[in-house]
Amino acid sequence: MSGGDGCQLYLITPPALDPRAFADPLARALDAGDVAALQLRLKDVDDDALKRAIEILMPVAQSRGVAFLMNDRADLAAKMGCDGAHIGQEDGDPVAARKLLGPDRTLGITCHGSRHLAMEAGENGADYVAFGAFFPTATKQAEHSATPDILEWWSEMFELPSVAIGGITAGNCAPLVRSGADFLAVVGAVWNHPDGPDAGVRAMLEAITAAER
Ligand SMILES: Cc1ncc(COP(=O)(O)OP(=O)(O)O)c(N)n1
Ligand SMILES: Cc1nc(C(=O)O)sc1CCOP(=O)(O)O
Ligand SMILES: [Mg+2]
Repeated sequence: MSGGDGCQLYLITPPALDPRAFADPLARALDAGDVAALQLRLKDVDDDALKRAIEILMPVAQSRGVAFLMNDRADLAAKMGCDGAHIGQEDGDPVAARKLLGPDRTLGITCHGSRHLAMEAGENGADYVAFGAFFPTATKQAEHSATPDILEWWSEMFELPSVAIGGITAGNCAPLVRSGADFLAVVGAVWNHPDGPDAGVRAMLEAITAAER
């Protein structure tokens, strides 16, 4: 996963899903437009269920050229052949995660709204740094917040891509795009879109394109 010229869409799965039932809506969402990455984010699920979800959903993403990242678990990402892992500040040592993933898989690290955490993440081998939450989110209890100036500062200072996350929608994403976010990570904007996930992907991509004009 590398930052390109423009801002790209990074999709995260809904908090709860049945992998077999979810494969079809996922395929339709990914076929609706250019999605750079999909993160499997399931909480309070045992390893067997996570492995089953990976086995079913990873081919849906990878067959479409969409990078498949595992939330929280660099060990499982490496074992199962995922394209990478996203870890937070409470998810273990990033250096150990990088060791598990090897040099070629993507490692993303949550940095909240902290310049210090972002620079530390870069030094510890992150392939991208994630800032958030930028807006109120119903997807999780977000305990940290970020403002667009951190995206601007980061993109001026460093080459490493940045991800913006937290309550992002087609209606509010323009300042993040204009501040230099390389990726916008979303859950609700796509999976809770009133016209379906495919409409959610299209709306996000149209909003990103409009903000870049
Ligand atoms: C792209 C991206 N950014 C941030 C997060 C949040 O990670 P974390 O702080 O570990 O919180 P949980 O997702 O584990 O609840 C993320 N998952 N993805
Ligand atoms: C998983 C996650 N991490 C966040 C952070 O701030 O680190 S906000 C968030 C939820 C993102 O979902 P939605 O797009 O529905 O707001
Ligand atoms: Mg985590």
